Amino acid sequence: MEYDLDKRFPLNAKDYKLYEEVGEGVSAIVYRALCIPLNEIVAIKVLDLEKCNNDLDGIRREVQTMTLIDHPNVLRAHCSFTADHSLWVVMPYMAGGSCLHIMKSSYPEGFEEPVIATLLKETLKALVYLHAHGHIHRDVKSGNILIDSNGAVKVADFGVSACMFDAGDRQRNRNTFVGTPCWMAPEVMQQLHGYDFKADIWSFGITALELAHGHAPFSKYPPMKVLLMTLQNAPPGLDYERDRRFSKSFKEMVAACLVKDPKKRPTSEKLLKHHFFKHARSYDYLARTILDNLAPLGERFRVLKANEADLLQNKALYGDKEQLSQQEYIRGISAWNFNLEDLKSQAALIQDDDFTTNEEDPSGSGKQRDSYDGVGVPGERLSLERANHSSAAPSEVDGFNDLHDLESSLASFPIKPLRALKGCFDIGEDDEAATSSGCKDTTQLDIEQQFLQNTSPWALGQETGRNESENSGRNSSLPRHAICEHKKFLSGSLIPDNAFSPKKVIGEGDR
Ligand SMILES: Nc1ncnc2c1ncn2[C@@H]1O[C@H](COP(=O)(O)OP(=O)(O)OP(=O)(O)O)[C@@H](O)[C@H]1O
Repeated sequence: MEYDLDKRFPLNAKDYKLYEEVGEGVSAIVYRALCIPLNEIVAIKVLDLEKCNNDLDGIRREVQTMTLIDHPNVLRAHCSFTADHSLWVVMPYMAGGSCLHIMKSSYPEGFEEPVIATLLKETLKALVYLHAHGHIHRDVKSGNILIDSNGAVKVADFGVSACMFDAGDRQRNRNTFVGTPCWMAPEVMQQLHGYDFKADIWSFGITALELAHGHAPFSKYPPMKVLLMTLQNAPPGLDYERDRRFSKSFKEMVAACLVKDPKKRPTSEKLLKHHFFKHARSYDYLARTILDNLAPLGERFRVLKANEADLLQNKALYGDKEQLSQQEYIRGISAWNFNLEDLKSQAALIQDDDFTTNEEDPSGSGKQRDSYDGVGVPGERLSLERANHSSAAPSEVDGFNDLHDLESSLASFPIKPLRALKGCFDIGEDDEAATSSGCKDTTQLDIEQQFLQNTSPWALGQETGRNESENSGRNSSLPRHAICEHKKFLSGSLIPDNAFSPKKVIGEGDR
């Protein structure tokens, strides 16, 4: 048994001594700490309940999931309790930190294949367990794969996990838009038929690419572009010159996960039998290879934070909004940019070269894969799925699916995701109806676009430092609670705090 059930972790903050910060999430800070009575080093995630916008259901479920699960590859909480205005979740300390942090500090170009196979196999074992117990993780990414000092791998962060056996409200939440865009499966974005545990398999495939390259595909782009590219382009893969170092079995495993049709993706159990995982090694191999010579976690985290601050400063100086996306990527989280004008101006800034040299954008390189053919040698794929597009042939000039024609791209963008996005901002069906009735002459798309423009971080003037009055006209059409929600998103999360109980979050007072 991995956990000593007799060991009782105290439920009082006084019994813990907080040391340095080792991680930061949307509404939580993670500390290395000492459990004084047990003389044991632990990690404590301190969630600011005030920042959580009353999403106590979601938090309660995360903690519940974290304490009930029992698998060596899933991070289990020792205990949790409230202290002042925060919730403390006491967990085993994972001294290696997340794979994302390890890559950012020591392997910016990604890991070697045996390391990747080992990390992915352990992660997949966790997914097999979670899926067998009815859980969809919904946020599989290298930032949520943690390693302890012995090289043991555990999947963390159940903040957005969902239970497939839930009915009613929570079942409806599986039709909600959660996750982090680069890792998000197309069906989660599309919101047409809901989604199931196969969404985790897509994110797992993206995580494989992330571990291979040091970053997820499209990570340099703002979330809205990521969304469009994921929906319109062929799935990313290990198809390029730089990927020659990887084995055929690795490429096939990734291709099997990154099939747009979820039905054609393997289950986690079946995937675990893929011959790629035969290359996996033991824990101590990870400890010897990637953990050796690493600075202590707190120190690495401090350096990453300093880099992040530099990026932000550059962004302020040069107004480069793509850097925001980069900065969010460093933190392992993401935010949204829905401003069409802004996206267009970004598109205009991108040189044609960006596309011809961007290996992650199959349409730009002219190298394309058939998104529906499932497993196979990627080089054999010929056609690019341009699902929402005209029949115009792709050209190098038009970059990733005609960014200069982004508006028309958005016009053909399925309406449902936009509705789902409204859900993220607490606009329920009632509110939607109210909005529509107030603009009877406006087309649905106009409403969507108006909404998107109004909710842009830059439209809100938050990031640019524009004064409030400059934006007040534009903001006035936006419900106040939506503005508040959006501001919170700027702190970095796509995942709405109300992801699990969308309507509850709006208190009567707020209305
Ligand atoms: N048990 C742990 N030991 C060591 N580091 C940890 C531990 N738990 C979390 N961390 C670090 O803290 C970071 C943030 O934690 P976590 O992901 O749980 O917060 P979050 O608010 O749910 O984040 P997000 O939703 O943005 O991914 C992790 O990416 C990881 O680097």
